[in-house]
Amino acid sequence: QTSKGTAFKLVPLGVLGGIDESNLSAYMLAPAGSNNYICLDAGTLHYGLEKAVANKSFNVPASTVMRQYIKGYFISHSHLDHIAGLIINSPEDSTKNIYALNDCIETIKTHYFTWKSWANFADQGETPALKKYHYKVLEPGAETAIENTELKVKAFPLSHSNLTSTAFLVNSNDNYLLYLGDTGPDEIEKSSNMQNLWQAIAPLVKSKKLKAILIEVSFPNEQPDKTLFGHLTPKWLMTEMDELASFTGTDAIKGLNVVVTHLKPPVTSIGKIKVQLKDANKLQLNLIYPQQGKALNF
Ligand SMILES: Nc1ncnc2c1ncn2[C@@H]1O[C@@H]2COP(=O)(O)O[C@H]2[C@H]1O
Repeated sequence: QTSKGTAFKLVPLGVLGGIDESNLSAYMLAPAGSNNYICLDAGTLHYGLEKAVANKSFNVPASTVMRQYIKGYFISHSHLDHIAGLIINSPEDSTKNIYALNDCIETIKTHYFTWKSWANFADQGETPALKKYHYKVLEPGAETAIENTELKVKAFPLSHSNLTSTAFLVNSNDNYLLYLGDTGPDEIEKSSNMQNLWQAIAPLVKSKKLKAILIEVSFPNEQPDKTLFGHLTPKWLMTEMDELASFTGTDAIKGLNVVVTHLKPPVTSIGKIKVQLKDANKLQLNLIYPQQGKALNF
């Protein structure tokens, strides 16, 4: 893809769910032509940054990308596969904000940046607080301007089994990208969070201002509903996309960029997910499988 006429540059630092700790959810996002990135989840940082530099997604060293290009972290929920990279890399990082819904900030404060789990690099919680990171609690539905970037972000709650997870709607000069953290389908989660999200973004799909959706598909269809643990399968993703289409009409959703995240190993499962999604793609979504370190332009 070229960067011409595009609104966003997305650099995946980690793309999978599950057990491979070198490749867990983390996506750098900036307006096209800018080096002012946010990082959506931070499961894997170091290894992903090294790969991104090797792939020429950046032309400065990995440590410079982390310290100078990443202006803030957006953590969808507190599971380790979405935040371990931030914690592990914190001794080498620069001062910046951590943005999340209140529940998630509280867990980071009381479980991770504590003096028994690690060092408290944040500005609240156990003393002494080293004050490298500033917690910024997001209010659901309120658009927040992100310091040191040209971006604004609105958070929406998602239901992920026992946890509240988060979708981040990123606004760059009236172009939008939607990132979803882990989520189960409304029907299984007994929730209306997905429906509310689809309703909120439908006008942006219709007006073609929404450039891409990043959404998880963790398991193939063979995974029983009772062991989804708050995740989607190809079948359930398409159920949710049908729900979105009920608000936009099927014409507007055709060709929408859908970046499929959080596929869980083993590779046989990942292969099945891809085949099942292709077979179920009646809406003609543009399904994209991100690769660690390889930039995507939207
Ligand atoms: N009730 C459960 N029984 C077994 N494993 C679980 C249960 N709930 C969560 N998990 C696992 O814990 C993991 C946490 O991250 P994930 O949600 O990606 O995937 C989850 C499952 O692999």
